[in-house]
Amino acid sequence: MFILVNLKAYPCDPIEVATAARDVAEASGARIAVSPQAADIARVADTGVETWAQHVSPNAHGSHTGSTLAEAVADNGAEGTLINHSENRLKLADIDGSVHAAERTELETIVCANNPAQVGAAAALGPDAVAVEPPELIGGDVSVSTADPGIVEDAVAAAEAVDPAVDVFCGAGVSTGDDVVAAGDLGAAGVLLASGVAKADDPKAVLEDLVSGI
Ligand SMILES: O=C(CO)COP(=O)(O)O
Repeated sequence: MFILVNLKAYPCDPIEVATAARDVAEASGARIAVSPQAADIARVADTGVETWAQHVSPNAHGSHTGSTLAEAVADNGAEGTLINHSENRLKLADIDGSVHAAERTELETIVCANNPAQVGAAAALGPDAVAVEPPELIGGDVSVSTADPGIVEDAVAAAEAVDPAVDVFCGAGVSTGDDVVAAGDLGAAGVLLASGVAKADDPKAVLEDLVSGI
């Protein structure tokens, strides 16, 4: 199971989380990545933790003020990128463009979706993975794998029907090792989570629990 910690725009210390994630990944052998604000990518990557962008623009170099270029995040140490997160929704053509921009720079891609139908559509765009995150469960205390296990199973089936090579992740409310195990039992290849780590008093202790059942 791959554990991707999305720091969103939470007021946590990205270096504290990155250092903890690096150490827990090294000690456990689990794959853990941290996805900070774009401005923090270089210093997070410098810790040695696997680093992901939260978004890349569909653009290449040119007159595109405010863009976050795939080239820029890759040059600053990112190895992958989220695309179309529930809190940063894109038009279909822009999701396609962002996936191509990421491929151009050899960034791994996870396209986020609200439900299994969107998962199928996202899988058709050829990312490395898709993630189902029910918006109503994001930021809550109950894991998607407990609150709505059917949506994870349906997302896995939807992606499989379109392209069996596309992995499926799930996210929303994930905060414990039991949540990670439950997600894996439903067919997920990994989890996306945010508040469980970013808002924790002791992010390292949460990360140690998250990998405990892998
Ligand atoms: O949106 C998410 C990860 O990208 C999930 O957020 P929470 O873990 O805070 O529910």
